[in-house]
Amino acid sequence: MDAKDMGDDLEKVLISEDQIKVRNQEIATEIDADYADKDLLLVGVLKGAVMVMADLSRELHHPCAMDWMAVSSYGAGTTSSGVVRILKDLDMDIKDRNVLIVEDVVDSGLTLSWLVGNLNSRGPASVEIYAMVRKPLAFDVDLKIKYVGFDLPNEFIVGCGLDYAEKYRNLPFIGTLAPHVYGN
Ligand SMILES: O=P(O)(O)OC[C@H]1O[C@H](OP(=O)(O)OP(=O)(O)O)[C@H](O)[C@@H]1O
Ligand code: HPA
Ligand SMILES: [Mg+2]
Repeated sequence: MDAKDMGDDLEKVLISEDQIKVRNQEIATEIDADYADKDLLLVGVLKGAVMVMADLSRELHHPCAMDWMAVSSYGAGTTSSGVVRILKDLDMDIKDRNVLIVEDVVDSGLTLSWLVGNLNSRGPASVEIYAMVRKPLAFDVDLKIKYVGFDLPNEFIVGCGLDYAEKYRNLPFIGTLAPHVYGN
């Protein structure tokens, strides 16, 4: 899927496919250096992180293992409540492993705050975060994000794993949707 398949549903492209590729290469270089003498386990948060995991991991030269978690934030409305339920747990034991959580977006930061606490309770050697996109609210929570792809303003985005009503994850860029898509 690409911009030409979107008719007038696309409002604007914020980050192009090329920009995403270059940024992933830059961050992969940092990760390769930081984990040069360590084992590395990438933990992707389903479903948003699927594309980011595929893109980032293929830019790494360091061998790494991958595992997946699915979590659900629930509460009133569309914002994360910070109360998180595990829908699918990791297959692997992360005790003494160096874990790098891979996420598409940190918005309120509540999902990741909970996840970092949960993974830290399992006795890993380290837990760090790569987020493709960070939004401004993430600064309001006590969350250290070691690798950030892009800082974007507080508007709803789709593409590269990010969905609206489960659609648009397969756009190769990050963009915004026209108001009519939301029924406005
Ligand atoms: O920082 P927060 O406000 O907690 O929001 C970020 C989380 O919300 C989205 O996932 P979602 O639960 O919508 O599921 P998905 O990955 O399957 O789209 C996104 O992929 C992050 O995991
Ligand atoms: O901007 C967003 N887009 C898609 N999913 C999201 N989950 C939190 N923020 C977003
Ligand atoms: Mg997600």
